[in-house]
Amino acid sequence: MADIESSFEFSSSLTSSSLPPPRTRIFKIIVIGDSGVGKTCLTYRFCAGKFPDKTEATIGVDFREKVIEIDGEKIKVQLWDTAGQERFRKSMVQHYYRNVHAVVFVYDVTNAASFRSLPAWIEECRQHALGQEVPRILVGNKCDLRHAAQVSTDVAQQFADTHSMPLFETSAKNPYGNEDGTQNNSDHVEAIFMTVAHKLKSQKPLVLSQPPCGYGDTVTLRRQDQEDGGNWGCGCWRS
Ligand SMILES: Nc1nc2c(ncn2[C@@H]2O[C@H](COP(=O)(O)OP(=O)(O)OP(=O)(O)O)[C@@H](O)[C@H]2O)c(=O)[nH]1
Ligand SMILES: [Mg+2]
Repeated sequence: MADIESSFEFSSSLTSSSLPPPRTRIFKIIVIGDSGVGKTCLTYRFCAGKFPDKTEATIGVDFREKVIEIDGEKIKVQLWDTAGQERFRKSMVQHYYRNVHAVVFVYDVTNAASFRSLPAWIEECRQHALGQEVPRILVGNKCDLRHAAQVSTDVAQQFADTHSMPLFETSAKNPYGNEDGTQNNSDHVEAIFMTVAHKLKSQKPLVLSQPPCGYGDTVTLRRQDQEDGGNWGCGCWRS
């Protein structure tokens, strides 16, 4: 199984520092969709800046993180690259949806079945009580294979509009060109995730505070509003 524990260790190690409390905001963004649509490649492209040499079906979840700067503030984007295959995800599903800040739905523009699966992925979010306040975006991947496209932009846009999501079409492999050398005008992967981060930043999201509110070495995430006297609950990252 992918190492969910290492993420917790990472969080925990932050507490052992004697430095003043970090104020880094962390955004948890889950990336979901059918197996093979390119979730691993997209998250890798954003965090490592390139297309991976080789991928295998994700088992459970893989974490990728990137620190970005928006308006002078450093923000940690934590991408949860989930497994598309049912057998590799079933024991993990409840972890995916805990304390999620945004959801990225991915389909493969060359695979109509992956587009037809989207309502099922949306339903899974609903079943895990994901509120409407959690931003969602729709990403059509593999635009470098435009000649093999099975899902038109029009149809995808209609679906996105129906579900109040912005649509991005992109390629994790080749953001600017098609295999035949022509341009594909797709959105750049980096720009897509930055757009999500901008949206989250403007929503007063969770902040990492230290020490946490009475949980020993627990790292606790609190809403910015809480410190402003708001009524948000205290969501613990680890207990
Ligand atoms: N041409 C092209 N191939 C891509 C692109 N993105 C991913 N692929 C290929 O699609 C296959 C599946 O990619 P993954 O990123 O492993 O797919 P996944 O959604 O993570 O699959 P699961 O982990 O099983 O859920 C791999 O062979 C990738 O090389 C893309 O933008 N263009
Ligand atoms: Mg994967």
